[in-house]
Amino acid sequence: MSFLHLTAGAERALIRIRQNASEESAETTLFAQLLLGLLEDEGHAAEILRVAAVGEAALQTAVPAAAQPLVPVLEWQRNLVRRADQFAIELSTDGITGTEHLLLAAIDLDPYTAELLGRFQLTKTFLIAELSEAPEELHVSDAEFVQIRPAEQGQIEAAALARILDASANRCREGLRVIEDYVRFHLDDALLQRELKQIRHTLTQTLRYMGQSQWIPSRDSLRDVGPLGALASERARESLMDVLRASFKRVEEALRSLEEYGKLIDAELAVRISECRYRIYTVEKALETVVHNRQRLEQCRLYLLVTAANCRYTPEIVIRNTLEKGVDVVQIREKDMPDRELIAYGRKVREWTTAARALLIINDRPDIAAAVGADGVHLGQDDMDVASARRVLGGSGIIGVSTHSPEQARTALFDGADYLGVGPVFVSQTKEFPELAGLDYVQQAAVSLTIPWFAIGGITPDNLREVQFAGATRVAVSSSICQAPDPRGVTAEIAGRLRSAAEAAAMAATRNPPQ
Ligand SMILES: Cc1ncc(COP(=O)(O)OP(=O)(O)O)c(N)n1
Ligand SMILES: Cc1nc(C(=O)O)sc1CCOP(=O)(O)O
Ligand SMILES: [Mg+2]
Repeated sequence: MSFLHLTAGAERALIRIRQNASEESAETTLFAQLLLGLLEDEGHAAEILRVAAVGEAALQTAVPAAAQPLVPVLEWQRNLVRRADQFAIELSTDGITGTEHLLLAAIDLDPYTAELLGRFQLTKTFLIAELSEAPEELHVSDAEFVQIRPAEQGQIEAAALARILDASANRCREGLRVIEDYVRFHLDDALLQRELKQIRHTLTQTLRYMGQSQWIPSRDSLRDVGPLGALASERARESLMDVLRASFKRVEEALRSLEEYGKLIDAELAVRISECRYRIYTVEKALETVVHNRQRLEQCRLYLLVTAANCRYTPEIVIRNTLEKGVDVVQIREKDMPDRELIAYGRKVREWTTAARALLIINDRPDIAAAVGADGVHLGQDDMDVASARRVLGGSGIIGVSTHSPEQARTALFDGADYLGVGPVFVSQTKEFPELAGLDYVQQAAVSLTIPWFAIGGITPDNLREVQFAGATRVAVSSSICQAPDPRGVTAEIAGRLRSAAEAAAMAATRNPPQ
């Protein structure tokens, strides 16, 4: 996410805090450090603080004398970014999260910050008003603004048309709102949120140009049989996904209606509606895949890459033993194995992973993944692209992509990757790299990505703590397990530490639930 929607200034502010803080800090100290960092930087927040005459001296007073309980820095930062993201999505037209949104989130989350900045008239209400940007106008001239002309169409037909359009516009708006709520509160996916917001804006503008304000007088809810005539199937919903699917159908039908009846008003505007409908289909498809694969990857923390030539024991011994001790994903990474041998081996690993309820991923080859019934494929920057792999693998296959920089992560996300490899973090015994992405890249991923990602490259029990402190909650490992004299022991140690950290984070999240 940060790669998609944090400005460089906002990213710098967050990374600076992580570099200076220990694993746990008093919350108010963190907010005070944030404000000082924002003031020092050249960003929008610094400008706001300077205009309001908030100086460094005033910010130093933000730390109260009373002792404060310590909070995990990583969790604190995630909450801050989530809140800032929401402000960016709601207030700005591009949805990019800047230092100004971090400032607003700090005021919203921390009473001390709110009180301190309130003394300078920097309140939440003031900043929201200050930062709200009007949505972009569609490029439609006033001359194109459409009027329903009763004289030409006949009074009765014009009123009926207005009622149909009005009802469809309302259905569409309501359905979109339900979908947006799911994406915001359940998926927490800023990319999809922004796409939905943009569709909503395009639609609002198009309907305005179609003469929406003239439809309302024709509204006659009592005569509209829709609400009373709703079928039982319309009323019963069994899961969030059920609600989501029904809302997509509702929006798509409403858009279809707007498009068809809209042709009676203006053919070009009807084309814009049909474009919105196609964008909704794309979001629907993306959401189905994201939800399905996210569920499958959600609980996966330890990912093992197995190359037979790099294993101290046979792959069977390594895989079966480590599956027992906490490996959640096995990747078969064989570069030179003949296809038939690879397929036979893949099918055996499929059986072992299925029995252990673990995922099986094939490196580089979507065709082999499909042939052995693997859960997915892993692709590097020089391998097949995500869209082509999805064609080979089918819609629900998991696709992972190796990334070595924020730019590559951004591209992989837009391409539709289900998870990312984030590395190389350290020097690897398995593969040589021209340069390391290092812990900096792990930190950037930690404050920004909401899809699952695995830190990778030279990770061992000895350096795991550093990787976790940089924000990784999932790791992918090869040599430190495959070459170990005791692969079971190393697996148990890494898996246990990842599990403990996840449990601690879950506890912290229940104490401080996202809003
Ligand atoms: C989980 C995971 N992350 C990264 C990689 C590396 O993929 P790639 O860059 O394509 O290199 P090879 O593994 O194919 O040599 C990976 N395999 N798994
Ligand atoms: C194959 C590979 N790709 C990486 C990346 O950063 O993309 S790191 C890596 C090697 C992972 O093995 P080990 O745990 O032995 O270092
Ligand atoms: Mg590869």
